[in-house]
Amino acid sequence: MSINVKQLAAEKAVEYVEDGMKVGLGTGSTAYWAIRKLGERVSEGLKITAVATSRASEEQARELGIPLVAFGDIDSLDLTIDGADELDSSLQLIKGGGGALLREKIVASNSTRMIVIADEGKVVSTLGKFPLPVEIVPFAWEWTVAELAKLGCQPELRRSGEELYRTDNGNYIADCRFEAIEAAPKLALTIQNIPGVVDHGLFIGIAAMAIVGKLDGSIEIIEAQPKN
Ligand SMILES: O=C(CO)[C@H](O)[C@H](O)COP(=O)(O)O
Repeated sequence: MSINVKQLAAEKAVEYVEDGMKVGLGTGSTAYWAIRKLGERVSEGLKITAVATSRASEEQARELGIPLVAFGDIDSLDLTIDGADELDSSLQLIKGGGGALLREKIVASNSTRMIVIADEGKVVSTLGKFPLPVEIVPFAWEWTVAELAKLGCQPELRRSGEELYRTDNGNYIADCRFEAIEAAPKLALTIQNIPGVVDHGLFIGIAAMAIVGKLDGSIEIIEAQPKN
């Protein structure tokens, strides 16, 4: 029987959830397993409130009876559990493959702790093989995409069938193929400064811990180094 490494990592992360916590629910096929496990624990009596990072996660949580609140109804969150498309040993992440990067970044940045859950294939020595998702406003998108291309990537506007993909916020996503991102913090600032960019999928200095599920059934924990 093959091991579901996403489930392995996700269920380990849910062990960090305690009674009374306000929990951020990530988005994607790994976060799905965390939300499922949380639902199970809620049905067994765990008392939490949660904020979802996408309509899909909100719907899943609602079906499982996880009490949801709007982000505006709370000051901050205790813990966010979310997946990633790539992560390195310094816990720099690429996120947004599922298109939810903006809400994910807002929720994770307002959490005391963010735990990333991933399978071992997501761990890389240098970020960038996975095209970096950048959320941009529809107005003047052609110009914004051209500005992104000047940074040395090949941006491609994400599609959903015949249509251009729209995020839950009504924006477009430009998937930017860099191949190798050597200085992620600098690139993050440069992209953020382009008018038309809403946010990007580089998460720098946000995650506190990664739980990585491995095919041999083991789990690797990567912890962020304390800041000086
Ligand atoms: O950032 C995300 C969604 O915007 C996801 O966390 C990321 O794409 C990983 O997804 P999956 O767990 O399905 O591989």
